[in-house]
Amino acid sequence: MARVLGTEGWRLGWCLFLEWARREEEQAEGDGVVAGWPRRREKTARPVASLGILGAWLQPGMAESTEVRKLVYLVTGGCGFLGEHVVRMLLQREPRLSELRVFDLHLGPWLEELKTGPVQVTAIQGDVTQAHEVAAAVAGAHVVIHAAGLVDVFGRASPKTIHEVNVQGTKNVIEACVQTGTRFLVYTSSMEVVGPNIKGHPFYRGNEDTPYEAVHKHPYPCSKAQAERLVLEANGREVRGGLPLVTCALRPTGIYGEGHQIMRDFYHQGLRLGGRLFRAIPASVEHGRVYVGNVAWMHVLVARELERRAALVGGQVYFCYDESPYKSYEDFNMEFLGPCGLRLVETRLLAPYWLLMLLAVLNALLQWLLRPLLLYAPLLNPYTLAVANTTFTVSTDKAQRHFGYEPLFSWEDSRTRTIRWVRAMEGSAQ
Ligand SMILES: NC(=O)c1ccc[n+]([C@@H]2O[C@H](COP(=O)([O-])OP(=O)(O)OC[C@H]3O[C@@H](n4cnc5c(N)ncnc54)[C@H](O)[C@@H]3O)[C@@H](O)[C@H]2O)c1
Ligand SMILES: CC(C)CCC[C@@H](C)[C@H]1CC[C@H]2[C@@H]3[C@H](O)C=C4C[C@@H](O)CC[C@]4(C)[C@H]3CC[C@]12C
Repeated sequence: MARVLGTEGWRLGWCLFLEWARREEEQAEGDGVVAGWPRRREKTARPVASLGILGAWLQPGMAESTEVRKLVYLVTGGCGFLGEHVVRMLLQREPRLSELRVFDLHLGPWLEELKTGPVQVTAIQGDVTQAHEVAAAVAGAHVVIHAAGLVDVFGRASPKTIHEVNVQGTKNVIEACVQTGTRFLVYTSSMEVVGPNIKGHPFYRGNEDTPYEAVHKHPYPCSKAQAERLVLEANGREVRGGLPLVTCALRPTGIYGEGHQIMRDFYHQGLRLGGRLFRAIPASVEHGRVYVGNVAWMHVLVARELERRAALVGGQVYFCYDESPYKSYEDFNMEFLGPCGLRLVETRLLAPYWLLMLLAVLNALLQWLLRPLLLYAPLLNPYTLAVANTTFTVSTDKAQRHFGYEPLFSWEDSRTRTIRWVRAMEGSAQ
């Protein structure tokens, strides 16, 4: 804080803060809520005051004292690909954290190693479709980062299940915030809320205000669009204690980085094919990608700023972006798979688009026919082909303008980290 305010400013700020915290406590007596931050129920005999605006000035690394660790965060889907990065990023970069609740259907064993640090890490095995489980996890949390979701564009889950997890699960999270007095909710949405649309219209370096005909048929983008709308409409709702809920939605493009399952699949497929992958999508089709560490960082940053900049950030959507280059899906993957020994073979003559579409339709037909017997869910289907084959890239600075987001990892860092992870995978082609 001293770095920000200077010595005199620090004293003045601290006095103002103490007085402000005292008033907030008085005001909140009896309703279980302290100035927007619900009071922690456990451990503390007296109510814990929010660090509020002053707290938001604290810098990473300044929080060795437990004095400043007051906040409880909940990350739903905290054991998923993105969720794990959000969890680790919060522990590294949110100095005000006292407890981090990690809520997921399947808990990862890696959570154990996090339990020895200064922040209490609470693993909660639960299901977002179960309202009572969500409410129990949310109660007493100051901030919820809702990243749990069923990411399925391959037909593995039924449309009903996708809807239950992504839409009903999000409703449960919102209602839990309202009922328990949690004021700050960040939702992990998706670029798919916008597009690519079923007409294959390109979205070329667009931003949050770029007009685009968003038409969805597939259950996954439909569910993400509905859930995002619910989250944004909930902004301003009164939560328990009488204060307004502040929400926002982040829309990552295709996320890549350590732990990315589809990258793993492509890598292993390449190994099976003798170190080769065959180009299916023209190099001219640009597909937006963003490094997982930067997506996690944007979540941490916006969560931190939701209170301070509630009027500006509340109810807003932000694309997740960084310095990753604009390339086709396959050329981009080769940035990592190439240095790990795979090569992309040009097959324009071997696999024209009509043939790919035929294969994709055949795959969909086979999936339908085999469903009573087994689950056949290859990467290629008419939907994934359409997504991969339609230019969709973003170019925006909205997150930078609204809450000071700058990518934490440069493209070189992101690339190096991802390559290191691919190389570490069993059976590296190197
Ligand atoms: N991967 C991407 O490229 C991408 C891009 C844009 C947005 N997103 C969004 O980011 C979020 C995280 O995606 P991801 O790629 O990390 O996926 P993921 O599947 O790795 O993670 C999702 C997590 O949610 C959990 N989960 C699923 N159903 C649940 C339920 N009923 N209750 C509790 N937890 C449940 C899963 O166990 C998993 O750990 C999702 O909301 C997704 O829509 C992902
Ligand atoms: C034509 C084939 C050879 C290649 C198939 C690639 C395909 C599996 C990839 C291409 C684009 C990928 C999607 C894209 O990166 C963005 C998202 C949004 C996110 O919310 C969920 C994941 C998803 C749909 C990616 C899934 C895999 C896709 C379709």
